[in-house]
Parts: sequence; structure tokens; C-alpha cells
Amino acid sequence: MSNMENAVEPQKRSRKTHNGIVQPLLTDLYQITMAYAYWKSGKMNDVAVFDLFFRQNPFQGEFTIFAGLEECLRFLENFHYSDSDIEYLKATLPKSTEEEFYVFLQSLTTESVTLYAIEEGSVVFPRVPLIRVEGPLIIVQLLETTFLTLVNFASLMATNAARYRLAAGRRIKLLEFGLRRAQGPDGGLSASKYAYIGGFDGTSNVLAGKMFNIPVKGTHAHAYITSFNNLTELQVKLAERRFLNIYDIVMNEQMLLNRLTGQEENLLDRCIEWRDKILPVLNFSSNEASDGELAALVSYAIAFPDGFMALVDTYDVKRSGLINFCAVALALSDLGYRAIGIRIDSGDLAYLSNKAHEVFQKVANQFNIPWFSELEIVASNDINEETILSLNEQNHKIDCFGIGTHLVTCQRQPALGCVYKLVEINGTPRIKLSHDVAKVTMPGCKSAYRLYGVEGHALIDLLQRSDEDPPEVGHRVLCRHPFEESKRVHVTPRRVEHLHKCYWKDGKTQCELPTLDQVRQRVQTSLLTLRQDHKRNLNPTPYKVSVSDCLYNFIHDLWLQNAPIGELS
Ligand SMILES: Nc1ncnc2c1ncn2[C@@H]1O[C@H](COP(=O)(O)OP(=O)(O)OP(=O)(O)O)[C@@H](O)[C@H]1O
Ligand SMILES: O=P(O)(O)OC[C@H]1O[C@H](OP(=O)(O)OP(=O)(O)O)[C@H](O)[C@@H]1O
Ligand SMILES: O=C(O)c1cccnc1
Ligand SMILES: [Mg+2]
Repeated sequence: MSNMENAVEPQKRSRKTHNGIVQPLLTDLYQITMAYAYWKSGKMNDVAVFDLFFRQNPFQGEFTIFAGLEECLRFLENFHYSDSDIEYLKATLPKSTEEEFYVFLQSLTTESVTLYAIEEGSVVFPRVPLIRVEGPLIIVQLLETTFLTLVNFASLMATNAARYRLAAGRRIKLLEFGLRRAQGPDGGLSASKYAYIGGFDGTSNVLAGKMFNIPVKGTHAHAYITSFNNLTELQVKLAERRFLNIYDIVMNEQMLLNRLTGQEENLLDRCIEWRDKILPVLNFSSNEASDGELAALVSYAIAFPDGFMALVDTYDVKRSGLINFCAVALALSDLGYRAIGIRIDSGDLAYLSNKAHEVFQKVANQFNIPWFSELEIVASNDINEETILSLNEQNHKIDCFGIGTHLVTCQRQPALGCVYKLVEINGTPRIKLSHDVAKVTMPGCKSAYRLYGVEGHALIDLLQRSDEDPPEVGHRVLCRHPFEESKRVHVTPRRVEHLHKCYWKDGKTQCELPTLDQVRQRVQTSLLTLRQDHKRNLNPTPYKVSVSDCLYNFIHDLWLQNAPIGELS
């Protein structure tokens, strides 16, 4: 995604190539050395099935949002070793590597790969394959690392963003401000994309906006405020420019078109008048508001009279920022413009947002400008899920959170542990055993179903062997815990959803892929099917993932066949 060529002209690219750095060499060396060894040992025509799944939900939660599928499909579409890739591999692999292997590698395509997956943006759970890939062993093995890097961060980010959305509720606007803190340029772009999918409303990342058509939003930084010292600064510029004989342009430093009269007016003068009028309304006996801050806000308002949003915490929110903001917003209002609001970036955000709201209400009432009480309050500064939940308890008056570091770096849990495991080779199921029962893989080709109950809520996910009949609405099915014999439940579903759809076959995508906005919508509709207790922040209830009786017996027979019997002496 951070490929420079693509970054420059995204519109001209087909959707196919937007992810330039995702290419066959974006993998671990061992995939290619294994490919050589498979090739040498004559396993070229072996047919394999791999499952991509995770074992534990992130963020101590009980759900995950699946994302990254479209990128995987684009990777399949473009999979090809270029001449320079082959040259590089020749220089890197041992000299003994046979020339013919490189010919074979360069002829590899994904034509004989078939890929099934859960719809991108769906709520998913541990052990249920998110993606199942079938095809020649060598090629499907070669996909492992790239698929994992495409799905792991995407799903982690989308889940993180969805959790912030759940914490904030539907009413609050969420903006992603994290590029400066993200894990490099590609991390930053991916974070912006998947934060949007997870439920954010926009990003400050301009390239992400251009590439993915995500709304771009923003305010201004403290540097803008601190770059102005005092009120005369605007006039000084005026004098300097007069000296340069560009007086006409200079007038715009303080002048703004009055929309109601069509005449240019001095905005600064009006702001100073308004500041004197509002001080007593807000119970201040003297003016302590910063003139430098006022100069900065006036100049910003002249640049963006229809989008005036002010950072108010540079000097003192109550004694300076709010007063200066109100003065400028009232002056703008005189000239027929409506200010947008403020951003608070430090201090007690609950307290200050309430103060700001109070001030806006007072001004609205005193000067009979009802919309003043609806001015937007944006809060930022190291916000995370916990801060949002805590602020909710304090009855904050924030309308919008700008969130960076915690969101994009997924600070609470920096990685999702999706794995890619071989489950079948040439029709024979494979099992990977482990001392840790939770790490034992589920062998063979499996179908996954979600069973829904009376109220439309998802009750349980059920994995079956692929050749079993699917569960039917109104018919009772036995759902078993995959490893604990005594844990079983009967379920009579009101609705059955077949989770896996074929997305790739015969060298092409098998269905039209949803747009980014449709995937974003899918996240919300999918989350709605999940009971509240699975979604809560503290000690959420685990969602059940089960296997059919047939799959249960199959796993355990194979387990016994493969587990060696120790000898005590
Ligand atoms: N009412 C609140 N309840 C809970 N957490 C809050 C509240 N208000 C602010 N916070 C959080 O508390 C932390 C305050 O951090 P810190 O002390 O570094 O900021 P600050 O001193 O206000 O800002 P700065 O140092 O940038 O001037 C931030 O993570 C912020 O999101
Ligand atoms: O706090 P985050 O969630 O990462 O959100 C973005 C932050 O980035 C910006 O300032 P920056 O932190 O760069 O400078 P500051 O420390 O002066 O606020 C902005 O003012 C926010 O504070
Ligand atoms: O637009 C903003 O307010 C913004 C953008 C990036 C980081 N912090 C704030
Ligand atoms: Mg900060």
C-alpha cells in the first residue's frame, strides 16, 4: 500500500494493483526454500488444503472482525515472479539450486488455487477457518506469510476500531489521527483503511483519503496558534505588504466578505468588540485571553470562514481559548457564517467539555443564537477504549474523538495470532498435535455454519466435515465442544448461515467484491447479531464454537492414531 508509484496516481491504477508492495517476495525465505524441497521431492502435484484461523480473540474480548480478504484476492490476481525476483532468488538461494526450479517458479500462477472465505467485515471467532485454500501444495504453501500479514493486522485494526465504536456509541464521531505514530507508512495507511472499516468516520491521513475514498478531516495544531504573538501581528504583515505594494491583497489579512451585505468588513475589529461583550456574560471581570491566540483564530477564520474549528487548549481553555473562540464565532455569525466548533487536546476532557458546552449555551441564550449551543466539541490526547468508557461515566459533552496512538498501534495488543495450517494432503486429513489442547489443529476439509436463535442473535458456530449434510432450520443438531467430551448442547436454529463462500477459482474472483463502505456496513450489521454480553468490555461471555458429532469423533480418532504411546520404565 505504500508503494510510491501507486501512491502518486491511484485513480489511474486498476483496483488490482493498488497494493504494490504486496508481491510474491513479500514472504519468509523458508516458504521458498520449502518450495524448492517440495519440488525436488516430487511433491509438485500434491494437492493440499490449508486453514487460516486464530486461536484467541484480541484485547481480552470475545469477538474479532475479519478483514484483509480483498487484499488477499488482489494478491492472488497478481501473483507472478518477475524477472528481477528470479534474479534475486538466484543470487540468494544456494548455488546448488537447480536452474529448472526457477523456470518452474516463474511459470507459477494461482489458476489452480481455490479459496473459500468468510465475508470480509464479519464477526468471527477462534478456530473457525476465516479462509480455506485448496490447490497444489507448493503454491498454497507459498501464500502463507503474505496472507497472514494481510489478514492479521487488518483484522486486529478493524477489531480495535469496532471496539472503540462500541465504547463511544453510535452518536459520537470518531476520527483517526494516528499516522505520525503508526508503525511506518504502510502501517499508517493500513490503520487508516481498517479503522474506517471498523467504524471510524474519517481520517486525517490524506493519502488514505485519496486511495481508499475515506472522508478526510482535521483541525489545526498548537503550532498554528503559537505562531502568532499578538494582535498587531496581522497589522504588521499589512504594513510589510503595503511596503511591497500589494496593499489590495493585504486587506484580506483582516477583511472578510459580509455574506449578508456583500461588503468586505474588518473581522478582527468585530472580534475585539465581541470579546469585550462576552467577558461579563461569562463572569470574567478582566480580560486574560491571549491576543496571539485571537490573532491566530481570526486568521484561520478568514482562511476557512465556513469551516471554522479552533484548538482552544494552547494557553488556558476557560480563560482564553473558549473566550477567543466565541468572539470569532460571533463575529463570523454577524457576517453570515456558522462556526463548526472546538478541539480540546489536554486537561480533564470531561470537565472541560462540560465547561465548553455551558459557555456555548450561555452565549446562545444571551445573544439569541440557538445553533451556538450545538457547536461541536472535539477531544483528543492519548484516548483509548478505557478513556472513552470512563468519560461516558462522567457525562462528557464530547461530540467527536480524535484518536491516534492507541488506535493505530493497537497498543493494548499489538498482534493477532492468525495461523495457516495444513489440514489435508491428497485427500488425507492431517493433524498437528500439541501438549496444549487448544493448539491441536482440526483436520480435514470443514464447512462452517452460524446458527441463529429466536431473536436473531447468533447462538453458536458449528464446524462439520465437508461431506456432512448442512444443519437445517427447525431441526435439532448436536453441537460439541471440540476437545471437552462432556460439553455438548442441542441447538434448533431459526436461521442457518453457511459461512464460507467461494471467492477464487480458475484464476479469477468468483463474485463481485463489496466496496469499502459495504464492508464497513457489514461490520455493524454483523456486530448487531452478537449478544451484548459477548461484546461488553469487562469479562465478556465467550461465544461458543462447536463441532458436529461426526467431526468430533473424526478429530479424536485421528488424534489417537497420531499420538505416540509413551513407555514408562
Ligand atoms: N475526565 C477524564 N477521565 C479519564 N481520563 C481522562 C479524562 N480527561 C483526560 N483523560 C486522559 O488522561 C490523560 C491525560 O494525559 P496527560 O496528563 O499527559 O495530559 P495533559 O497533562 O492533560 O496534557 P498535556 O501534557 O499535553 O498538556 C490522557 O490520556 C487523556 O485522554
Ligand atoms: O494523542 P493521540 O491519540 O496520539 O492523538 C493524536 C495526537 O496527535 C496530535 O498531537 P501530538 O500528540 O503530536 O502533540 P502533542 O503532544 O503536543 O499533543 C494531536 O494534538 C493529538 O494529541
Ligand atoms: O487534524 C487534527 O486535529 C489532527 C491531526 C493529526 C493529529 N492530531 C490532530
Ligand atoms: Mg497529544
